[in-house]
Amino acid sequence: MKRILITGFSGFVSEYLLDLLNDIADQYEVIGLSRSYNFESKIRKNLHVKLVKLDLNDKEHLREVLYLTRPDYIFHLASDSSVSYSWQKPIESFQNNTNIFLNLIESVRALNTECKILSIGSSEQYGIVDPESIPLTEEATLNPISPYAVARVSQELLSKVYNRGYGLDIIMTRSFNHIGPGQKENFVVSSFAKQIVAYKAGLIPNIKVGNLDIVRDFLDVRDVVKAYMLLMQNGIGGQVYNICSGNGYSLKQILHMMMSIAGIEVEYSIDKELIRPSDNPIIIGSNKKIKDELGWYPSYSIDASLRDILTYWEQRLK
Ligand SMILES: Nc1nc2c(ncn2[C@@H]2O[C@H](COP(=O)(O)OP(=O)(O)O[C@H]3O[C@H](CO)[C@@H](O)[C@H](O)[C@@H]3O)[C@@H](O)[C@H]2O)c(=O)[nH]1
Repeated sequence: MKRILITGFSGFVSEYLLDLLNDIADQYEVIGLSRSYNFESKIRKNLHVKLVKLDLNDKEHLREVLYLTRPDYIFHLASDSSVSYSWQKPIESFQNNTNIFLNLIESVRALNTECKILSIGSSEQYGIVDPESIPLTEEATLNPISPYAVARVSQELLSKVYNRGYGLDIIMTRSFNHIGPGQKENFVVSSFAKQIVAYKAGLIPNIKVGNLDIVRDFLDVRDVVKAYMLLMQNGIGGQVYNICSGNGYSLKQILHMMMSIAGIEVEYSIDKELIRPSDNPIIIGSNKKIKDELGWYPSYSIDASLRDILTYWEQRLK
């Protein structure tokens, strides 16, 4: 029986990781860490889950929990994941991305705990890219352009330092935009879906959007967690893996696909508040490395994901 510790336990991704673990529950025991007490939805039928309320900024508490639980695997999902928030609160973004990660790996090092750590990074690390380098492989130059992205690059560099310097078994991801039912509405696809459903129900007169020319590589969260599990089981420490679909869509295309699924034409207007000080016009990844090395492949089409997200909001707004 392996012990799995999950940080960011009350978040969106953890929900789906737990579903996946629940299907293979006899092999795992889970320790979930979260700042909040939003734990009710985290109970799974087959899975033995222990919950700990903890702020990863609290080094002493973190070290104590690691000492007591001695996990085999750590899925480090905790993050202040909003790029837009990082422009408003850059210090907090660093604190709750880079610093909490450093607290974690420093505790693992100090306790000499034998464990495998999955360090989640972001496609934002690539920043403004040369169009010729698309689809982006893991070798592409990193040119981060938001405080959040710099915090994630720092996290990755620290992972490499602790891997090389202290032999910590850390696998790194650069995860591209996730989508799926239950994602917070401050992310673009969830925001569009919620508004389309509300518009259709006559609750709002039009929908607000940001820059629709932006192109992103969206991947369903259910495919994301499948990749995370494979990486934990078979990934190589010190290596970085893109987690992406390999397909790019402009936000205008996404909006139109959603309108077509919902069977409605929606009036939309640009909200200046949703435009960022700077933004990467296009990010599309190559998933060749994880496919070739681990046999991962995405199962959800963009259409299937968008349908499920619209259905989720239809049920929520009933
Ligand atoms: N949120 C939002 N974004 C919009 C909108 N219209 C256009 N956008 C653009 O849509 C893109 C995606 O924005 P988000 O969904 O807010 O996500 P993100 O900033 O890319 O960050 C997410 O993905 C990263 C991976 O690329 C993650 O690392 C990060 O934590 C987060 O999950 C951005 O370029 C943003 O400017 C809108 O109405 N709302």
